[in-house]
Amino acid sequence: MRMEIVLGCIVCVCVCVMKWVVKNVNWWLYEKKLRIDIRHQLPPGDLGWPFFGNMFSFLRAFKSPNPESFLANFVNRFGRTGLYKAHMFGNPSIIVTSPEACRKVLTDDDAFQPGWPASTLNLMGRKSFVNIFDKDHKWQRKLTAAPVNGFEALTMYMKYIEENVIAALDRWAGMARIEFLTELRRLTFKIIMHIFLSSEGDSVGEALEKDYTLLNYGVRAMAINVPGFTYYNALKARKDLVAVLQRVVTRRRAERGENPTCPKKDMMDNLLDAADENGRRLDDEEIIDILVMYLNAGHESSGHTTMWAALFLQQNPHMFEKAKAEQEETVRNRPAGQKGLSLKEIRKMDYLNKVIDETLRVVTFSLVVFREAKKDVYVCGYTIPKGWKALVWFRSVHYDPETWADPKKFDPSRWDNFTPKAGNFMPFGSGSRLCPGNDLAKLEIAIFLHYFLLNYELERENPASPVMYLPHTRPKDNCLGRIRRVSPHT
Ligand code: HEM
Repeated sequence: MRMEIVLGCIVCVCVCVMKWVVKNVNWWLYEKKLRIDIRHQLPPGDLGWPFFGNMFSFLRAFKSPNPESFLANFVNRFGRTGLYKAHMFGNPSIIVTSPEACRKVLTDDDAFQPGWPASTLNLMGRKSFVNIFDKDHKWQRKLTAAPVNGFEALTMYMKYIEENVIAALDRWAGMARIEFLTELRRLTFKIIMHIFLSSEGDSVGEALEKDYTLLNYGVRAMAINVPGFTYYNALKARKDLVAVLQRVVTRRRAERGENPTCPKKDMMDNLLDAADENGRRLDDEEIIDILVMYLNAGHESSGHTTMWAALFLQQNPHMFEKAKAEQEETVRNRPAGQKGLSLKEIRKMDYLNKVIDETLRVVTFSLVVFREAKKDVYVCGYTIPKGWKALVWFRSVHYDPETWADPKKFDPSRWDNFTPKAGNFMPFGSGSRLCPGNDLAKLEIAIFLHYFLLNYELERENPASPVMYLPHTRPKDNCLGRIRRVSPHT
């Protein structure tokens, strides 16, 4: 009997020692290497388990109904310090949660550069914006951002967006049931395809659209490149996308080679002809990676956000009625002879713009973005060591109870006479990487809501369908239901 007790004690001590050793592997690997003064200035936190780091607790929280529990765990253990050390997506990281620290990281290009995990680079492309810096980034951004934003560009795309929204709603109303989110993603994909590859036929669009769904699921998955895993399927989808886009680039180069003066039809032609101040041109890989990234960024985000805006309104009848009344008034005040919406009208829609901002806040489509410290940087009382990742956690900024009372509640009226301080509302990021599609996205959402509110209603099949948070916030059933026409076209 005494022997058994002694053995039991030895096993217990061994297990405790083993656990202690395993829990400290990441400390030995990453923290011990740092200069002692830097080590003492690290924020509080926990580097988690070897190899997996804190990914199990991240995935557990984001696969539960309460994703906030992931950061709440840090706050409960270490206090509301705004920065926490962790080991995420394969790297030693500092999770940055306070608005002030997030803004500092995003706007200090001398100290930080993009630091996306290798899995994201593999999916988006090593020559896409997620992995280019400084002069190259500035040049390629200038080339691509102006044609998707600004008054002139938006006016040019407005008609196309409007026609397609009207046609899509009309078609859905004739269908017994639809996955509202899936259809909206198709619609926003058609729009971004029009901007980048308008002269390609629908078949190219359809081939690409299916692969994008798979690609996107891989973005926040564990990077396990084994058949059957999400990341493996996403990599395969990228290969297919690249093959389709390579065929397009090769054909267009040949066409433009034969006839160099033929007019540019879309962004692809702009990219093929572009040269920087030294005459450098983009190679095939650069053009393909720009397209892979833009076509992805340019439809998933607006598709999801549009669905949530419509859904939040549908779930709150008094808000729906208020938003609808504003749209009816817009139509009533329209000058005789004007057909369809104008940008001026959209800018005047006070309530609708609050609905859109509130949706962007509550949904926070980009929950986190990744940077890497180029040197040891002092941020809000702590040091982020050179080479470590800084994870700018937008979700915590948009759910900070000090700025947003009852933060989980969808409440457009919180925007009445309220302008958040810089850094407290950043759905499109900040600094040199600010989303170039921000105005286009808001325009798409506003045009959709205008026609939806005036003429339609959404009837969900499973109103209690659980919400998934990865890769992006969505109802598990993709918002299955019916679009019902309630009045003729206006
Ligand atoms: C509701 C819609 C959208 C949301 C919430 C959103 C959000 C964001 C955020 C937060 C970033 C910053 C990433 C970072 O700091 O690393 C970003 C970057 C980017 N977005 Fe968007 N976006 C939206 C729509 C669009 C659209 C419609 C386009 C295409 C026209 C687009 C293209 C891009 C690109 C290319 C970047 C990378 C910019 C760079 O690295 O310089 N986005 N977006």
